[in-house]
Amino acid sequence: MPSSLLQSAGLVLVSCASYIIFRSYVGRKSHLPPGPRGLPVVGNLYSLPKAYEWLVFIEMSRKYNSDIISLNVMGGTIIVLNSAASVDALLEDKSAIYSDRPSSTMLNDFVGFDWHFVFMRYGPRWKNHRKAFVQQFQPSQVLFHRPTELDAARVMLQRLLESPAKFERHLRHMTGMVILSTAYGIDIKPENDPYIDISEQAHIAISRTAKRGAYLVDFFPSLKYIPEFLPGGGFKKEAREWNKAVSAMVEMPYAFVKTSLTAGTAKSSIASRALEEIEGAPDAEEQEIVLKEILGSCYSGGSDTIVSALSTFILAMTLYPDIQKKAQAAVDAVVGRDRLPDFNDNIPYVDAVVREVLRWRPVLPLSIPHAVTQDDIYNGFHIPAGATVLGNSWAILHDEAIFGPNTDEFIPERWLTEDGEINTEMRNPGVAFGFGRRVCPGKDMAQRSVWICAASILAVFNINNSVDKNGVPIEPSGEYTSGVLSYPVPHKCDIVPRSETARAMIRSAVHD
Ligand code: HEM
Repeated sequence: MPSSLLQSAGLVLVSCASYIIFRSYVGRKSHLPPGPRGLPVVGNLYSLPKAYEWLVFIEMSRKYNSDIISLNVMGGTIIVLNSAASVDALLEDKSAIYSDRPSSTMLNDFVGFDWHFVFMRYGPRWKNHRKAFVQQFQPSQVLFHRPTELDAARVMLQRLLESPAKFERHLRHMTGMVILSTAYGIDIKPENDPYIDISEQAHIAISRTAKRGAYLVDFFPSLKYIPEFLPGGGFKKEAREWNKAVSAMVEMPYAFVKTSLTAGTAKSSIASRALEEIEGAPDAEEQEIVLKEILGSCYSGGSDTIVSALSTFILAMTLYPDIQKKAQAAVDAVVGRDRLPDFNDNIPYVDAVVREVLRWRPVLPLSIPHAVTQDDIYNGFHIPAGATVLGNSWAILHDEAIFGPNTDEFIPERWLTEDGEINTEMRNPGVAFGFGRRVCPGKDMAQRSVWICAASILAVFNINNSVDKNGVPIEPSGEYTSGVLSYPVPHKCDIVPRSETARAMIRSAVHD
């Protein structure tokens, strides 16, 4: 091996070791929130919870009798906020200093997600992207989005009628249709759509690389100089493979809009309308880059999250048949039995079901990690600048002092007054969408899509337990996957039309 290579590898190792020793020394001196004792140098690296971290963190809070706990991983501090009080005091009230993201060398620099503003560091570039995104999703734009959302819900009903056992695939198709059509004017294919396939591959890259502790290069960015063929450099090869899907995810649909605009075949979409406005502006080139990147972020941020929420809806309706009946009665009372629901229908019980879906099994139980940019103090505890800060949405959404008893049960009534209206005095399930300046900018669209799909399914289908060959009902386990994004473990259920009228309505509904 050439001596220059040996020298640079040695330099990297020495700088890593000094960094760890320095950080552990500084960490010991400050009065951090309580947490499990770590090993010298690596801290809690090997004792970080491997699964369902949100539940383990709640246990830690009980053990240390503190709503805020801390862990140390390779000298870096992780702060976990397990109560509404701590989240409100820091992530909401001090959002100006708690809105950064932890640096992620693997995800951003190697896998290539640096265009994704979910992962962008807080600063002018993020602000630019966020502003452009919010403009496209403000209330005045809703009228552009609703027809597609309604169409997609109705196509989903048709697909459920044709092949109910594949309901998860139909939910994915529905969200793909909403987002790709709204953002780019793309009509997706019924099966094997190339845009959806690419997004699925890119999301595998997120789930493998976004987890803190998965790659050493996230703790020691200087490891990025290790050549790929040396031990420890293998992450570069993995990243290169994922990078193809990640860059196709942002480039492919955008290229489609540009081509169809030139050909005069483009459908109205966020992209087509924005490109018309940008044309001729002195900074058109910069604006176009931002546009391309926010559309990619929308596509990536919106698809899996809505699929997870709707899968929870199907699971809850299977596990709680009495609630399903009440929800159907509420839909029938407003809509009747001879048409499908639309956005003008006011059905508070369905609103309550959607809130309960988001609360009962939050899609991102630990939200997305924030980072703090300045030293801070909370309840006498030191929070060091640069610490990763996790808001435990699950802990808040399951807090019985806020949401009433039996928070592990699916009870839509907790959201309603005695008159059956939404109780506006209750804290809403907003923490399911994150915190402060980084709160999900797609939350209105998400809630609308989940609402119209839930109301439409309730109007025309019964969701029952499947039965085995002896006719014995198979109750779903109710288990969830662990990870940044959590889904119900795939389960079986029978989705059957409520009547022949319902069947006929579904068949004739699309594009009516
Ligand atoms: C049920 C569906 C959804 C849930 C539960 C959800 C939840 C979240 C959460 C928890 C965050 C992190 C907030 C934080 O850091 O504090 C987030 C961020 C984000 N979401 Fe959503 N989301 C959903 C749907 C959508 C949709 C439909 C879109 C796009 C149209 C979208 C786009 C984004 C973007 C771009 C961010 C990054 C914001 C930033 O970093 O400034 N999300 N979402």
